[in-house]
Amino acid sequence: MPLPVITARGLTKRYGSFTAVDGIDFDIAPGESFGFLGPNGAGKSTTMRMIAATSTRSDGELSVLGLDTNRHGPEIRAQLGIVPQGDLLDEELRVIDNLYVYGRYFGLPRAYVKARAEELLDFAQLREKRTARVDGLSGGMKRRLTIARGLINNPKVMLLDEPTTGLDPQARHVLWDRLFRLKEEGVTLVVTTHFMDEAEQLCDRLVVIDKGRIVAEGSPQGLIREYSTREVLEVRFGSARNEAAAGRLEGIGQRQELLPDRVLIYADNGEHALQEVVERGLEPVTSLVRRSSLEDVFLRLTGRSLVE
Ligand SMILES: Nc1ncnc2c1ncn2[C@@H]1O[C@H](COP(=O)(O)OP(=O)(O)OP(=O)(O)O)[C@@H](O)[C@H]1O
Repeated sequence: MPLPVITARGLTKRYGSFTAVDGIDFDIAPGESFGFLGPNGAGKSTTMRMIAATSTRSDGELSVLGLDTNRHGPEIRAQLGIVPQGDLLDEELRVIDNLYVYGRYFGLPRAYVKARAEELLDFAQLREKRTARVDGLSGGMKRRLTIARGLINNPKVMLLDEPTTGLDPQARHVLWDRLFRLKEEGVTLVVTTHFMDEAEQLCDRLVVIDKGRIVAEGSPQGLIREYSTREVLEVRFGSARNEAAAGRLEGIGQRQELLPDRVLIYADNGEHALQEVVERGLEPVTSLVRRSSLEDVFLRLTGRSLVE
């Protein structure tokens, strides 16, 4: 196994008496696409800020590219690409100038920045918007520009905090496609998200994080195999009848979850489970069989949903 690019042991962040990140361990390998999946407030952004060396840890160890984050902040940041949760672009400047300004901020040579900015315009599919002001761009375009800006120093490791939050489905797919390209080029991606589909799309490996602690680790498919069944049957009986109906489903499938608006039945064969439901004389208003997802893994591990 090649040396990890990021290693954390007992990584902890306290704000006063509140512990936001509670002694987590992880290793991220070069070229890997690694995710932190968890709900709002789980401690994902705090972890990212410590990796980016913009926040000091309270305890434990953290090294990025072989350097201690508490002692080598500037050297680490010079080698990382950082895409924060908000875009933080210069809204009144033109697209191309946002790239120039950021490159100069890094102290990169002018000629290098000029050439790199042109490459990145193409990468971000913003060639036609080259001289447009940022405040007129769509959300998806701004996000792509933020990613392009983060790539100005040609980093080997890219940190992306909630990369597609707030974007519509089409813009998310365009963005994922750009991130796949970076991955193909060998860039290590470190992604936080509370979207299970994003984690399934982007991550080779991820940790599920809740209340500052890692509750599971693995590949998306591996986690689903370990913590869920192949399929899930979702049945709705109407809000007044869900609970009563759920009480009569015992023994169907391996496990059941009662949610406010539906009952989830975990079974390897969802259609068989549905037959059993019907054979018991229960008539769902709607029924749906789907594959298990990371949302099911999270529900199983924490008893809660990823997106509240
Ligand atoms: N500067 C701070 N001072 C005090 N508490 C903080 C500070 N920053 C974060 N927290 C708290 O730490 C916890 C973890 O926050 P964090 O932003 O890391 O979560 P998150 O998983 O990234 O969620 P989100 O997606 O909402 O950012 C939250 O309860 C938050 O209120």
